[in-house]
Amino acid sequence: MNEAVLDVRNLTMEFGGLRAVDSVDLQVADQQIAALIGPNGAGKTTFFNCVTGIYKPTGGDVMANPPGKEPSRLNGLKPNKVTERGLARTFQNIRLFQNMTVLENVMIGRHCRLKAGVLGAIFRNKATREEEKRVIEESYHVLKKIGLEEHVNELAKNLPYGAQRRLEIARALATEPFILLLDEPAAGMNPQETKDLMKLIYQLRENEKIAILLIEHDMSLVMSISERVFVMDYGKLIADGTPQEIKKSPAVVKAYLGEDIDA
Ligand SMILES: Nc1ncnc2c1ncn2[C@@H]1O[C@H](COP(=O)(O)OP(=O)(O)OP(=O)(O)O)[C@@H](O)[C@H]1O
Repeated sequence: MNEAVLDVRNLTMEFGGLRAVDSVDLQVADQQIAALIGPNGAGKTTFFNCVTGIYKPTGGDVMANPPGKEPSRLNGLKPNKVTERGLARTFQNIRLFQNMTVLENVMIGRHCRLKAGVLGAIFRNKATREEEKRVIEESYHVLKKIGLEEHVNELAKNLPYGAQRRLEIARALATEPFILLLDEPAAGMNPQETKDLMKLIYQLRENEKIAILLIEHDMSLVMSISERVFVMDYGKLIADGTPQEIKKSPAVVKAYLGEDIDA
C-alpha cells in the first residue's frame, strides 16, 4: 500500500456522555478510493466533522501527509486551515450559494489559494486584478473537468439536482486538495446520475491524482468503486478491508441485519 495521505489514529468525539466516535483508526493511501459506511447514527459524519475541523476531537490524532509536502497534524485547526492543508469536503445536504452563478461558486472554492490580501482587494491594484483574472480562468478549467462548463453563468439554484451535487465537488476540487471527503454524494440521485458520479470519482482519481474518502449508503456504489471500506457502528470501527472482506465480515452482517449489503 502507498503511504497513508490521511492517517487518523484513535479518534474520539464525545458529546456529553455519548461517544459518537470511539477510538477510530482510519488510513487512506495516496490516490485510493475508500469508503466509510455504517448504519444511521454510527458516527460517520461526526468523524468527517472532526477530521475537517468543524469539531475539535476530544481525543486522538489526525495527520495529513500530502505527497511531496511536509506532514502536519490537523487536530484543533479551523476548517479553513484544514482546507489550506489540502483536505476538501462536501456535505450531506447541498451547501451551495444558490443565488450565485456556477462560476462564482467555484471561485469561492479557489479563494483559499489567493495571495492578494485585504488591502489588495480594497485598492484593486494590478496584482489583484491579474489574480482575479487567473481565478476566473482556473475556475472555468475546474468546471470543465467536472463537465459543468456549459452552465458557468447559470444560477446554482437552477441546476438539476445531480448537477448541483457535481458543482459542490467542483468547488471542493478548486481548493486543490490531495484528498476529497464526500458525505453521501449519491444521496437523492437517480440511477443515471449515480452512474455519472461513479465515473467522475474514477476520473478525479486518475486525472487529479487525489485520494477520495466517501460516506455512502448506496451499497452497490460503495462495493463497486471502493478499494478499501471502513465500517462504523455505535461510534466504533467494527471492520475494515476490501469490499469482498467486508461483505463476509460477521460483525458487519450483524450491524446491517435485515439490510442488503451484498449489492
Ligand atoms: N453536535 C452534536 N451534539 C450531540 N450529539 C451529536 C452531535 N452530532 C452528532 N451527534 C450524535 O452522534 C451520533 C452519530 O451521529 P452522526 O451524524 O455522526 O452519524 P452518521 O453515521 O453520520 O449517521 P447518518 O448515516 O444517519 O448520517 C448520533 O447519535 C448523533 O445524534
